[in-house]
Formats: sequence, structure tokens, C-alpha cells
Amino acid sequence: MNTASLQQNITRSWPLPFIDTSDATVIIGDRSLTIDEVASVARYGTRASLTENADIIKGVQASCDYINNAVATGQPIYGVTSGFGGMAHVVVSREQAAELQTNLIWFLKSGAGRRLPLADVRAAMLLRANSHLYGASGIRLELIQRLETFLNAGVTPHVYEFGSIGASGDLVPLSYITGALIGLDSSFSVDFNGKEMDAPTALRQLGLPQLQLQPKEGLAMMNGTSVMTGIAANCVYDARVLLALAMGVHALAIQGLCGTNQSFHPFIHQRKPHPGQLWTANQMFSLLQGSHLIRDELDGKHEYRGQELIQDRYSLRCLPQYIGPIVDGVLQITKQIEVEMNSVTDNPLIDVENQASYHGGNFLGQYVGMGMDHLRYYIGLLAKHIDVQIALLVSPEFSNGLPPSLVGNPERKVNMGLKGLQISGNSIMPLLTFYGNSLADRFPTHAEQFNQNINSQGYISATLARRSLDIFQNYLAIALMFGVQAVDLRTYKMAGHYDARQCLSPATVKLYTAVRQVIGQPPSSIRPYIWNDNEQSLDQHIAQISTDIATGGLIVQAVSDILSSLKSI
Ligand SMILES: N[C@@H](Cc1ccc(C(F)(F)F)cc1)C(=O)O
Repeated sequence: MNTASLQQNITRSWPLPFIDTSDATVIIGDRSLTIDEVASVARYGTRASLTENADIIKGVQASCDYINNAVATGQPIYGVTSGFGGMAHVVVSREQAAELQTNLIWFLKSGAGRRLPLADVRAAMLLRANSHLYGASGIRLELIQRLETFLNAGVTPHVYEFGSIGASGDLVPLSYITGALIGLDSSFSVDFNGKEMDAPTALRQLGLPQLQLQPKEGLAMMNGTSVMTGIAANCVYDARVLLALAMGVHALAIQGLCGTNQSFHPFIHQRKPHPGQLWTANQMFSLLQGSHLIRDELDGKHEYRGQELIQDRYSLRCLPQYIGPIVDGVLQITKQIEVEMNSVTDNPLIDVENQASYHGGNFLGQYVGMGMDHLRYYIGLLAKHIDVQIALLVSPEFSNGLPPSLVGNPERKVNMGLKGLQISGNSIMPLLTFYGNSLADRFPTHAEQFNQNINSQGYISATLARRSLDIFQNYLAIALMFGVQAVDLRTYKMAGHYDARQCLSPATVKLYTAVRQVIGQPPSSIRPYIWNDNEQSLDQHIAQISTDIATGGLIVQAVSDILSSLKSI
């Protein structure tokens, strides 16, 4: 497929510098998928192939045989020989069993708003196929193969951003995927490698016939959490990258503030050994190692420093205790999303071995809803912490001697330094904590004739997480600019020149240099990043850094060690 055009059309594309996608194929069905694999197929066009394992394929067929037999013998099974939801008492005849499934697509075709990013729809298709290969859904291999064909050919159905309450999974969003997959009608449309077209035309171009749904197949396709889980998987991937970057930002800020490394001493953290706290302290310890800009007090010394406090303020000293629970929380979400990705999420489920089917509710997306609620909450907390580090940096009372608002050249009296940049950041931080509000607890209790009277709102929660991550990316760009200017000015105070590379810890030189490179302003010993206010456009720098982060560029690569270590906790 033409991945270049796919990437252009993905609203936000994040190349994956840490995944080797060269001649890789993600096999679906043999074993559990990982978040990296989902992101790799969804964003970068890595091939996805259905397993060839004969037992799995037999299982899929056996679940269809079970359904066909149940219909032929007139057994009462929800959604196969009955109406849907709050109308599940209606008996549907054998003759109408197929029509019931196609009709499901039609009445669910009620999405609203903008379109979902293509990468999220691709993740959803991959996960739907994965779920169906467990052989508990009663759906033909031929339909599952269509998901594979669409993915590998770069054909992505258009899906709306509104429509799911995350209860019967994502009924409305999945109706668009199903309608396109079978070529139901020209009102279903797709992106075909960057070209918009109606679904029947896309099928013709793929050389595929339109398909009639058979009993249970519509329900199997639409009754599930795959869309919200696909969005969530992409979001978790991004959140881990941004968490690693936030650690890099703090390491620059601590050096800019001439903080101590004593607060990260292993002795302290081994006595309160939460995994996230230990990881954070250990990372910060390494990130500051070898720095000439900090107070190196690992030997336990601490001295009076005039008007400066004998120990650092909480945003520095308690950093591991503050970020630790966020790290633990992100890891917990990662695990839960991975379980959801590798689950069968429809209803009823068919137990081929015992020739039985069970009515249940695996489609309820509460793990995703709560997970994405928490993810946004954690992003808000991370942003708030960075906001206070910036506030310390610009205030001479708290910055250990940096100029007010980090003005570069104090001789030019009209220079006001980074005031505007701080205000811009201050406009973003409250939005991120606002996005940290929960949605899962605000469900409509009366949904669908009181049948779906508890629901997760997981789909919208996941789309909000996507938005929050996009905003956070801009915020981190601003924070990095503060970090770079602060370490330049600190270098001047400590060493009499502005080239921070000579004084920073080796682990943060990489990040510092990457930012300088991205904004096209190499480090210099004779001037800091910002000397006079009128010598650069800060908004352009924010945009350049944000784009680099969004595309997994130099800046993200500069924190790859932190990211890998996060994945191995
Ligand atoms: N998740 C439900 C299936 C279901 C429920 C409702 C509707 C609709 F569209 F009528 F509202 C469709 C499918 C169940 O398995 O119990």
C-alpha cells in the first residue's frame, strides 16, 4: 500500500522510532497483540496477516456452524433470532435472520461530528479481526479476511467522532466499518490511500464482491469495544512518549534551577519503594548524573546558602513521589488496554466445545472509559507540575539567581524575556487539567429504552484523551524552550559562557541539542537561546518543536532511553 499517502491523511501521525517495522508483519490470532504492534499497523502501514493456524480457522468456522444450526432449528438466541436491545423480546423468524443483521447497520448509521483519524479506524479494524479470531463470535473467515485486505490495501472506512456510549461497545462507529466492508451502499465511504470514494467503488477496485451478512454477523461486527480500544491503544503509545519527554523537561528545569541530586538518592526511595516512585527517582538520578549545573550532594552534605533554602522546594524534592503514582497509573492502563485489545468483546459468545452460547456483556467498555479518564487526569497532573517549574524559573525569588523571566540580554531594557511564552503555557495547563475530568461517571441512565442503562462513555473518553495528548504536545514544546533558555543562563552563571552542552549531564545534552537543532539555532558560547526578544519568533519555535514531537523526530529520539526503560518496568 501507499503508506506515504496514508500518513498524510492521518490527522496526526507519529512515526514510531522505536519499532522496527522493516519487513515486519504483524500476525493476528497466534498470540496477544501489543500496543506497539497496533500503533505500527495503524500508523505506518505495517502489514497485518491473519494466522494460518488450522485450529483457529476451524474454530471460526465451527462458531458459524453453531449459529447456522441454531437458526435452522429455531433456537431463541439474542440478536440472532430475536430483536435487539430493549426490543429483545421480539421473535425474528428464520427467514428474516439475515435481514436482521443488515438492518442493524442501517439504523445504527447515525454518527455525527468530524471524522476519526484514519490511524484510529485502522487500529479498530485490526482489533476487530483479532477479537473474531478467537472463534466465539459466529462470523465467517471471509469477513475477517476483508478487514485484513482493507488494512493492507490502505482502505479505511470513514467513521464519525460521535455516536457511541461505549455500552454495546461502539455500535454506531462499527456500523460504518461494517457497511463499508460489505459494500452495503454508496453512502458508506472510505479513504483509499488518500482518495475518498464510496465503498462499493472501493470494493470493485479491490476486486471484491459485495457481501450479504449472515445471521449473527452484523452483531458480531458491531457489538464490541474495538474502536474505543484502538483509539486508546494509540493514545497509550503517545502518552508513554510524552511521559518520557516530561522527565527530560524536568531534568533540564532542575539543572536550570541549580537543584540538588540528593532528593533522588536511592536510600530515600528504597524506603518507600512504589515501583513508579523508584523508577522516577532512578531515572532522574541518571538524567542528572555528570551535570555541572546541579548541587552534587549525594554524599549527604547540605549547607546554608544565604537566603536560599537549605533543601529544594517540593516540585523538585518530591518529584519522584509526585510522578511515581502517575507512572504506576500509566502502566496499569497499559495492561488493561492490552487485555481489552486481546479480548472477545461481542455478545452472545459461542462456546463451540460445549455447543452452547452465553448471553453476557463483554462489549461494555468500562476498562477503556475509566482508563482514558485516568490517562487524561494524569496528563493534567503532569502539566501542572511542569507549570510550577516554569514559574520557579521565571521568578528571581525562587530561581537561584536567574534573571527575571529569563531575559537574555539585560542591557536592552525593553527585553521582557519569556513572559509571553509563560502566559501561553499558562493558557494551556488549565485546559489539560480540565480535560482530566471524568466522563465514565456521567453516563445517561436511560439509554436505549433503559436496556443500556449503565454505559462507559469509553469512546468519547478515548477521543478526549487524543485531544488532551495533542494539546500536551504543544505544552511540552513550550516547556522545552524554557528548559533550554534556563540551562544556557545557568551555564553563564556557573561557567561564564552560554554553551550549555559543556555543563549539562550527558543524558540531557542529547535533548538540549535536539531542541536546538529542530529550531535551527545551534548552541553558542556567546549568547543564550534567547538574547534579545526581537530576534526570533517564539510561536514558530513552538510549532517546529511540536511537529517534531508529533512525528517522533529528533526530540523524541533523544528520550528513547527513558521510554525503553518505562516499558520494562
Ligand atoms: N450489546 C447488545 C446488542 C445491541 C443492543 C442494542 C442495539 C440497538 F442498536 F438496538 F440499540 C443493538 C445491539 C447486547 O448484546 O445485548
